[in-house]
Amino acid sequence: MYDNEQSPVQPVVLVGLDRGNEQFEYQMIELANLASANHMEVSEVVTQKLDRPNSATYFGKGKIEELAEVLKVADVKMIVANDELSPSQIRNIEQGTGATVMDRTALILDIFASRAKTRLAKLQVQIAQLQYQLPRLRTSMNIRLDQQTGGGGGSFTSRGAGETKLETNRRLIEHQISVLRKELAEIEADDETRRAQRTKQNIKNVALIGYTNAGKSTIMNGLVKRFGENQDKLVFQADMLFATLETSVRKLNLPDKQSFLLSDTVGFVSQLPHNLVAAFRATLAEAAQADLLVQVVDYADPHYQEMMETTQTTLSEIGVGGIPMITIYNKADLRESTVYPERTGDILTLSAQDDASLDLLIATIREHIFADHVQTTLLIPFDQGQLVSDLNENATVHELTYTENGTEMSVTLTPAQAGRYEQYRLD
Ligand SMILES: Nc1nc2c(ncn2[C@@H]2O[C@H](COP(=O)(O)OP(=O)(O)OP(=O)(O)O)[C@@H](O)[C@H]2O)c(=O)[nH]1
Ligand SMILES: [Mg+2]
Repeated sequence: MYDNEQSPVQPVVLVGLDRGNEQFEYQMIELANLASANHMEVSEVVTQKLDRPNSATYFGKGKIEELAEVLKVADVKMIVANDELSPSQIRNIEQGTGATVMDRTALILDIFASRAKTRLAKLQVQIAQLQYQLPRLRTSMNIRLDQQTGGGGGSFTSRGAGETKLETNRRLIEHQISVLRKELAEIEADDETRRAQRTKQNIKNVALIGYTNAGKSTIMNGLVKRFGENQDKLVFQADMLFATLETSVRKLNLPDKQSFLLSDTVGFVSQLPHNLVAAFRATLAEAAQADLLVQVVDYADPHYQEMMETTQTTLSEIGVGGIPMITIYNKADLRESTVYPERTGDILTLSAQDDASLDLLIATIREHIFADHVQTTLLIPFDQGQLVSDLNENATVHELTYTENGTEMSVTLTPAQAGRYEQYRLD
């Protein structure tokens, strides 16, 4: 995992509680990946088997002393914890070790913040960050709110008589959250209008979903280059966690004039922070509007099964259910002796970088979303010439013959077209 931005690498010690959960080992690997995505280098990993976290110190007391020793020997000043910690747990570990503590939630928020490019993504991350800060404010903190986000600075400086600095800070943050939420609501309303327009067009929506870095954006770009209405409108793809933080929708026109909308969106990771899920609800919920989900899996990653479980959990957390799904075992080119492209029912093994693979994907998508299309033969009288040109432009015409009685056309129609042309059907 690498990142193009050149910034100093921070050495860290990872800590995690093993509560006998099957996914623990994978979560610690995931945590290490998240840390390296955030310019951190893992010096040591310290874990403890405990049924539940110590409410005051997360680890047991003896383990904190051991951790302090590990930090000292490795000369590391920062700890990254695998769980979301309470404010007092953070404070107590910091006091017990002399190092700074960042929990899993703060780490993910930091990565999202560094990746956010659009106004929408930036707003969503800022709201989640401020909400995370709110219960963690300390008396000693000097709050510096980002002037760009509005709400801070001059517009909010009043301080009630007797109000402590902590209360002032809390009010400042609450005020800023409400200002940001208002702006977010406006952008979301615009997006909702656009989505409603798309639905009205009666065109099918297909959404790429899955674990971060699985290859969703690469598949999107592969299909846009071949079938995109605008073939230059590519999305950002990169070997990094959370390369994509917004939803992009592209219209794909297939050679036989069928078309559909494809959307690419933010990837998943296990234990996505609640604040983040709430703030990104609109972006994540794009999948909820889809007619078909395409789950992209990094088949070259030894932990791909855990990643699929994470995807399932995240989908139910964001309320996406009951939508038909195709599963893609992607990056098959990186696996030894794996045959691709290959299809077994709704499971495809393929490589996003291979044309034959994209053909197989399109054929599979097509079967799903055009299943309600009607194959029929029409006889269009000669005095209805405009219907022939309408069909030539908007439907899939397989064969066209001129007969004594009119133009005979073998076609595939959408349900709406089938309704309109009912009276001309020969079968
Ligand atoms: N070899 C190989 N590399 C691939 C394939 N698909 C994607 N990649 C690479 O995997 C990395 C991640 O791809 P993206 O398309 O950005 O992944 P994503 O799922 O959109 O990731 P996020 O936006 O972070 O959630 C990039 O470096 C791609 O070039 C594949 O089939 N084969
Ligand atoms: Mg992406």
